[in-house]
Amino acid sequence: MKRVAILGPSTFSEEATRHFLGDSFTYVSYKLISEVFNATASGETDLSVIPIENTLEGSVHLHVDWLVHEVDLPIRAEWVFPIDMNLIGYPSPEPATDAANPYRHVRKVLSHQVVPAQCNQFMKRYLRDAEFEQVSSTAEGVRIVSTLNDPTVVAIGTAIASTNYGVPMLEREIQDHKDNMTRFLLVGKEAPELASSTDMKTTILVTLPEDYPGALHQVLSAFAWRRINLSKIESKPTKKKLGNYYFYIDIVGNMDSVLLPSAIQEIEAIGCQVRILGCYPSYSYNGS
Ligand SMILES: O=C(O)C(=O)Cc1ccccc1
Repeated sequence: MKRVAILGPSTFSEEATRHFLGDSFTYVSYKLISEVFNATASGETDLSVIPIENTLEGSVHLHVDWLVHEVDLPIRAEWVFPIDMNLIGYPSPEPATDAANPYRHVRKVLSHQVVPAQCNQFMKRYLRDAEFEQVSSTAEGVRIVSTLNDPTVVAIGTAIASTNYGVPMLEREIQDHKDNMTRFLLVGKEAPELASSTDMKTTILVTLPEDYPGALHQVLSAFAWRRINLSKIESKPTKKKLGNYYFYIDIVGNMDSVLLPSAIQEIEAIGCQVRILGCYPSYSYNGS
């Protein structure tokens, strides 16, 4: 069985991956996202799962940076999964001092860095005086809370982490929007066997030539006149020189088609550097 590295255990990554890949893979949990990437880069695992983007927060920049700068692992699949955030901790033994806010006593909230933006309204209303402390995963926050037995320290994480670490669920679904979706990427040196999908995507990185006015316009028009749909374009610093950017572009379509390779050739002809991060099936959540 192929081995898949995930941030875990008991994380949103694990929930989302089990839903999409099922039991035909062996899951190996790592505490840090750098370890998740390195596991596959070093050959310890065949594939890695990376949370890459969220409805409310946008791209997880740290993870995009790793994918682009630190490893050479092609994207093999993507899927979108709904994320329900839960408040997890020990209830206060004291009666609440503020009838309108049962969490007034909370001093510290532990979770993954992408979580506060997804629970902004709840946190503003109930946890305004609490300090947020970033930990390596939502499950790590719940684990730490389980070791403290202190009602003033809570975590935001998965229902399964609450069960597995034996820390009570205080409040379910505290995310701002019911449709809080996260996009996950599966990366690895070899393409795994997956269910076929009618939706294919290609992700490329484009670096523009410095002395070519209107280069971005030319890049976009190479796609536009061929009626190739782009689902995302984001500029990111090259990290080599201040003010130098590359573009991270998600394209709807497959490299097998004639149109896409010819668009890429046209972009290269004006002096752009193009790196293909992957051409892969895209799966959307069907609610089951
Ligand atoms: O920490 C986790 O549970 C993760 O898998 C990362 C994450 C955090 C929040 C939303 C989606 C993924």
